Amino acid sequence: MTVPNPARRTSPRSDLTTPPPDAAEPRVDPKAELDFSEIGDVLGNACFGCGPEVPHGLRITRTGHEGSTSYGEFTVIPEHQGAPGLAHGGILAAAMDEILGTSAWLLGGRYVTGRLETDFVRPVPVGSRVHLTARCTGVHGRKAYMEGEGRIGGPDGPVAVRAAAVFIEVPLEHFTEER
Ligand SMILES: CCCCCCCC(=O)SCCNC(=O)CCNC(=O)[C@H](O)C(C)(C)COP(=O)(O)OP(=O)(O)OC[C@H]1O[C@@H](n2cnc3c(N)ncnc32)[C@H](O)[C@@H]1OP(=O)(O)O
Repeated sequence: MTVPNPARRTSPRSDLTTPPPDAAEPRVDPKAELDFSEIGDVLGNACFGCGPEVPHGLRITRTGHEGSTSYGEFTVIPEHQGAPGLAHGGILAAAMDEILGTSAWLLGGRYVTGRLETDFVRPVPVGSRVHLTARCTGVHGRKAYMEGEGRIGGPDGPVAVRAAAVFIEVPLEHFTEER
């Protein structure tokens, strides 16, 4: 199996996902924190990322958080394949979107992904348990800057994917208006 070259420069962060110097420190909203273990119920459990019964979904479980840093896990199943025996990159990006969105949730607003950047560091075999971590690195107006990684096999396992993102705070109408 391919192993990453340690000398290779990988950074998922562009200028667009780097908080500006005057960004505020993230502050966790106690009300969002109270809902943390029930986010799926609050959102209706139909989510491809975390719905517990969505066919072939990621079924990510949120295992905890410390401040705006959140943790989750999922298992790569055969339906998540791209190349034979390996997770599709889009699946890994979706998993990162979900855990980054979980950290954005903890800030208390309604956030959607505006930009998502990913580095695919090593292939992820089907059957792997992927451990996800995400955190907020700053808030500027409606923008929350996020970053995180996915590791194979355990919280200290090898990094398989890294991501950085900007989430944008939106009004409730974003979800309710007819299109
Ligand atoms: C717990 C739940 C977990 C769920 C995890 C899953 C999360 C998701 O996948 S959400 C679904 C995917 N995302 C979407 O569907 C969003 C679709 N896009 C949109 O609706 C709009 O483009 C939206 C809301 C992001 C921005 O539009 P709008 O509200 O008009 O904001 P706009 O005025 O353009 O931008 C606001 C600020 O954000 C910045 N911004 C907007 N888009 C981007 C972007 N792609 N990259 C960087 N910055 C951006 C703008 O530059 C602007 O910055 P500033 O305030 O400094 O001028």
